[in-house]
Amino acid sequence: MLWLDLGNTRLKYWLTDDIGQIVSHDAKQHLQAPAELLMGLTDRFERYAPDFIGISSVLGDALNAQVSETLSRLNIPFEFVHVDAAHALMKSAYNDQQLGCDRWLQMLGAVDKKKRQCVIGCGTAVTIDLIDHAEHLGGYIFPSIYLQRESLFSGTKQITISNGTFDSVSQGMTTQDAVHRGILLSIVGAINEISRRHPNFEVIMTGGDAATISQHVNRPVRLRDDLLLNGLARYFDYRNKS
Ligand SMILES: Nc1ncnc2c1ncn2[C@@H]1O[C@H](COP(=O)(O)OP(=O)(O)O)[C@@H](O)[C@H]1O
Ligand SMILES: CC(C)(COP(=O)(O)O)[C@@H](O)C(=O)NCCC(=O)O
Ligand SMILES: [K+]
Repeated sequence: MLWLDLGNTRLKYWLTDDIGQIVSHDAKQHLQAPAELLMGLTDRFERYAPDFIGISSVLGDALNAQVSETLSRLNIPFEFVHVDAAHALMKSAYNDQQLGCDRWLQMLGAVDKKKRQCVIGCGTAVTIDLIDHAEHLGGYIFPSIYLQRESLFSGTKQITISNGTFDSVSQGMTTQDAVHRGILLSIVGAINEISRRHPNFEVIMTGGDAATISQHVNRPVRLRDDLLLNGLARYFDYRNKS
């Protein structure tokens, strides 16, 4: 199988064998041209001859149509995931016309009906979702640390910071530190507050910035980089059974 995750910044793919083991995996920035990036990967994909392609995309109809066109050349059946708020594994009261497919799949990949869970996706946007015994209670969306820095850069005259590392949440004494620490604290502080309000929820983090952010969270965090893949596998597995 070939699994694709088209996020706002990166395209992730996983090739798996018949017992579900990952045989090849990568994550690449697509610079809003995912179809062109896929074109360059087709040789690699064909070598593994997957019999199906399952896709999560939050890139919208126009880019999805371009992706479809590229994939149709492979002559391998493919399908985009559609959010199902009444799924057997997890119910959700969130507006299902709006809920991002990657957010939903990350939750589907994590959900455990015996647990209370807080699933945090740290991608281009940071999403924080609460799940109570397989019932999605809703969540929050924040701009990532990078998007926050870009918005300060473009919305102010005197903040000209466009690089530097996010490594502390203590107060800063320079613009550079104040910007990075303030931004990191806005996300870490929100996570700490949400987990304070929901003390018996297991905190699970995934996505490109999960390691950077989790270090400063004052609760045990489970880092999982397989959530979306697991959600895709569960989604198509269930759909084939019904
Ligand atoms: N300027 C930037 N804007 C957004 N993300 C950036 C930027 N620079 C680097 N990144 C990295 O891009 C990665 C995006 O993570 P990922 O989980 O793949 O997100 P998405 O699913 O939204 O594409 C993060 O690791 C982040 O650190
Ligand atoms: C919240 C997101 C932007 C996160 O995307 P990502 O950071 O993974 O690229 C995406 O899931 C999305 O576009 N969601 C639609 C809005 C919603 O979930 O309500
Ligand atoms: K993502």
